[in-house]
Amino acid sequence: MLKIGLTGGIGAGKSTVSTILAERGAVIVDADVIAREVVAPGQPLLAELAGTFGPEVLTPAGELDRAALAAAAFADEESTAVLNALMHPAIRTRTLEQFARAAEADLIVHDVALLVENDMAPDYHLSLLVDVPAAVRLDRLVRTRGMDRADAEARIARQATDAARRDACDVVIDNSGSLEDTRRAAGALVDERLLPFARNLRARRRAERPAVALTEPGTADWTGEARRIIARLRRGTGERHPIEHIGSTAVEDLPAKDVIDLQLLVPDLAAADDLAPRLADLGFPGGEGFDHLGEDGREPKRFHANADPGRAVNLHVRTESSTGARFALRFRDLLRDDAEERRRYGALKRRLVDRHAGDPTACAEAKEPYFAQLRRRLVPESFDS
Ligand SMILES: CC(C)(COP(=O)(O)OP(=O)(O)OC[C@H]1O[C@@H](n2cnc3c(N)ncnc32)[C@H](O)[C@@H]1O)[C@@H](O)C(=O)NCCC(=O)NCCS
Ligand SMILES: Nc1ncnc2c1ncn2[C@@H]1O[C@H](COP(=O)(O)OP(=O)(O)OP(=O)(O)O)[C@@H](O)[C@H]1O
Repeated sequence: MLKIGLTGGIGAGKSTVSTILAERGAVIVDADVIAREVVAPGQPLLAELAGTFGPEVLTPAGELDRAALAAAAFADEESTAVLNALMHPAIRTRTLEQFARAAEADLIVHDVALLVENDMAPDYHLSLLVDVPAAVRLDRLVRTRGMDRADAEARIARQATDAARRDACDVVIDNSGSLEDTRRAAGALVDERLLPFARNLRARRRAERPAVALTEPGTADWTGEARRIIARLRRGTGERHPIEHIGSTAVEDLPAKDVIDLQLLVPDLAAADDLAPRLADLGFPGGEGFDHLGEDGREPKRFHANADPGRAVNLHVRTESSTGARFALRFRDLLRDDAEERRRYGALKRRLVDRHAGDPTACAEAKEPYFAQLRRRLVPESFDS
């Protein structure tokens, strides 16, 4: 089951996008709907809300007066925190039940306004942001939905900023233009990325990779993408393993294949093998791999690559004591610190990609002499004996 987190500030168009995803077969778990269910008449939470915020948050019939609760709860930060502390545990329990019930679905979308506020983005295979600047959202809420301006402003002030949401989410759907544009973008996202990703995940299969080509530096936010993917992998593996961004995409000002390389460290290969099914569940099916250690041998590691056709990631699972692990970090740091080495390596990459376009194996082999001399320089201890 591919788990997607969908978020956006109030009035961004989450419902609009989740409807498009549902039309293409996604199961939707809607946090706002769950938030209504847990305060239905007879639920213990209703009495707790009245006890905390006063009897005026109930109607004469004993139901929740939503406008009265909103006025009390969004008045200041402390009140919103009190509301959240009361409601979020009940919402969480019911959400887990709904996820469990949908276990057989290929694609499940969790529509949740407070995904960034509650640091939930790393819980999903992918997080989607419906992005509209706060000023436009406010205007839409007041004009098309007839919402009270002060209420809308108060909720916006209690939520994350637009910049914080962009920083936390993997994919941005811009809904500041026409609904037609948003429908097209969301439809293409499902057809070209989410559904193939879900199929790959189920089959524990890697996504196909495009032919070798170099991306010039500054055209992609590799640092931000790596940070989000590392957070997801760390959380998904119990925060137990160091994970670092390595390779050319971890170095500013260097052309690179548009593949993010990550290194996850384990105490030994048995631990790597124990971790493999979990990594596959997270969208990183695995296999065998070796690091070339020069003339005198090769060092085993485990190699995982991801199932998402929209973002290529290699995950090198290496043992903490391995030469390969040390080399990866020292090589990255050398390139970060030494502009001359960076220039030399960039020029070599450009030459080899031109010469071996379409043949990644030949390209990697042609780089070997360069790497052989670097290994002697960067991990000399592994050659002493
Ligand atoms: C205060 C309540 C009764 C007001 O009800 P109302 O019908 O006016 O709003 P509704 O529930 O449809 O929410 C609309 C939007 O308000 C915003 N919002 C709701 N709760 C919060 C909150 N605690 N903090 C910030 N924004 C919120 C979200 O953008 C949400 O999509 C209701 O919002 C509520 O119970 N909120 C607490 C539960 C919650 O945190 N829900 C957010 C998703 S987990
Ligand atoms: N591209 C658009 N152009 C104009 N209006 C839009 C657009 N997308 C959504 N709207 C309108 O903006 C309002 C908010 O949209 P929607 O209800 O989908 O947002 P939401 O994020 O689900 O809201 P909430 O945060 O309240 O749950 C609605 O009135 C909707 O019709």
